[in-house]
Amino acid sequence: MARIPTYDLNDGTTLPAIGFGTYPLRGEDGTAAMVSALEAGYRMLDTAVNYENEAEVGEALRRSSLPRDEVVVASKIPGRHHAYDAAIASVRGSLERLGVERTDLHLIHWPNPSQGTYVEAWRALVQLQRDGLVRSIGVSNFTEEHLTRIIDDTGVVPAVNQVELHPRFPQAGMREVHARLGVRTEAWSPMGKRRAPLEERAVADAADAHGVSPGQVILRWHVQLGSLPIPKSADPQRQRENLDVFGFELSDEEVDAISGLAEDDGRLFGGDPDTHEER
Ligand SMILES: NC(=O)C1=CN([C@@H]2O[C@H](COP(=O)(O)OP(=O)(O)OC[C@H]3O[C@@H](n4cnc5c(N)ncnc54)[C@H](OP(=O)(O)O)[C@@H]3O)[C@@H](O)[C@H]2O)C=CC1
Ligand SMILES: O=C(O)C(=O)[C@@H](O)[C@H](O)C(=O)CO
Repeated sequence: MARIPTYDLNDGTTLPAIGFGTYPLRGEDGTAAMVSALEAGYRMLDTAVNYENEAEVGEALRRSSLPRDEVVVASKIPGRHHAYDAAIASVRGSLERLGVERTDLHLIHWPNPSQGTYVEAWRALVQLQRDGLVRSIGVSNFTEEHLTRIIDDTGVVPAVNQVELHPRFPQAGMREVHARLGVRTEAWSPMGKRRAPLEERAVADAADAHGVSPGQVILRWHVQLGSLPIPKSADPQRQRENLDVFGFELSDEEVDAISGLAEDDGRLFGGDPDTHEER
């Protein structure tokens, strides 16, 4: 099985260059899909309180028989748990459902700026990291303004910001912000989900040129942008295919052509972090 390269984080730890998205995998079929992903070689599972599948993630981990320290378990605090004590309780609840003593990455799922409490959730994550209940801490769907606010408040820079990022929404601006601050860019809906541009010329031509699938081209594009994608697939064959992106390289022109698929408002469901409210 090919080893997945790793990214260094600003807290001295590492993450695999590709992770596995677990939404909306649930129940016995969901657990089976996660076990199959671990068997395929994924070493990072992305879940969240709101996915209601943390128990399945924990079960898949145990069924895989992999050593605990070989798999990155990542979860997220929902909007309704932003207050300091609620955020601490949220992480403890995740640990219980996952059946682990520590998560390896814990994120604030959305900033919900109208609530005005994401700074409290960040203070809680900083404390939980000090207490050893979470390894790395980060955020999701934060803008530059939200990042600046939590960094100014605590002096702690998130290790990761998980943002919407795919060829129709390449996030050049946020990638620059992350590079400047030392935050790793993680990409949700990395294929573009139901709007995956699998048949667009830029993707299809590169797939033909390199003898790979369109999905592999999109994930390789992420790798070359320095983005950490977390594709979801319930299909064992596509799970394996999505990991097999380290044996070819796109040219600069191919990368630019795929970035050129950007649309003015390429977001999949209009999830603008300044206005989206996630419970
Ligand atoms: N932080 C946040 O706010 C958010 C985080 N997320 C996270 O990101 C993860 C991934 O995002 P998601 O929205 O699922 O979108 P993806 O871009 O990962 O797309 C998933 C879809 O693409 C299909 N697919 C996967 N691989 C291929 C391939 N090689 N060729 C063709 N089709 C393929 C899957 O079908 P099939 O299963 O049949 O293979 C599925 O329908 C989620 O699971 C979740 O963990 C998602 C949204 C928001
Ligand atoms: O899947 C996620 O992680 C999401 O954040 C989104 O699905 C979001 O929670 C949502 O509600 C989309 O309507």
